[in-house]
Amino acid sequence: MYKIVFMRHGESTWNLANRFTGWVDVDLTEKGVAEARQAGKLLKEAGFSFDLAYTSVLKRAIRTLWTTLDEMDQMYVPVKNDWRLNERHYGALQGLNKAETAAQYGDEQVLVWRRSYDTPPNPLEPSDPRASFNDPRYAGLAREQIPLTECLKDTVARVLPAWNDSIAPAIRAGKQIIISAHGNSLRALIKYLDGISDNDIVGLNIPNGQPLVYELDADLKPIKSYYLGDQSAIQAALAAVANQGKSK
Ligand SMILES: O=C(O)[C@@H](CO)OP(=O)(O)O
Repeated sequence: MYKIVFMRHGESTWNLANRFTGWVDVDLTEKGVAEARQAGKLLKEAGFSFDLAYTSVLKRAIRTLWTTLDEMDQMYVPVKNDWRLNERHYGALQGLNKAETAAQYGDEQVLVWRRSYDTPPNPLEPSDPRASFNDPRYAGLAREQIPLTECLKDTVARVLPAWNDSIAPAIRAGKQIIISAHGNSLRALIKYLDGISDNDIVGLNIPNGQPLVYELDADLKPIKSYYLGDQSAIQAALAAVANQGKSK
């Protein structure tokens, strides 16, 4: 049996401001840092010890990982930063307030943009300064690999190669792994691992900064999964994420 830990980053400044974030590189709030520390405490108490860590190239996930590993006194753990674990690109919605967008376009439309499998928000214009073409962290990528918007299906299409080429072989080699990533890049991975349908994925939300343990069989199929920590607080946090896209 293998075990892997997934974690969404702690609260970011744009989670607090309730703005669509995507590939915008915002930092953690103080609460987000505290969530990452608490995650480290829980993981330490549960006896976790890691050989390898994965994260995205966005600082909210990177700092969450550093803070969690620091709390565990495991900052020596090698870290692989992989752009394919980035948050789903939110296109032209990036920067807009979610509740205001729902007031303007309706809760249903915002739910489609946030959670549907295959409807992307409108793309950024290629000439938009928010496009990532000139960002040095993506310098090794072909232009067509750099999104201007994504639906979850697009995110699955880039996250799965990271799982298949890099993460899954490391698990099979016996590495104890933690992945610090984002709400929608983790939804993409969980959809694949748990075989969740395109319709049912709409109802899956991931709370900030809570370690999610997956136990996997020899074929890397999930045996069970569970969040560490206070289960009622986790349920409340899940409902809060779902409600962020409502006008009231
Ligand atoms: O804004 C974002 O990039 C994501 C994650 O914070 O939000 P949502 O939960 O609306 O997909």
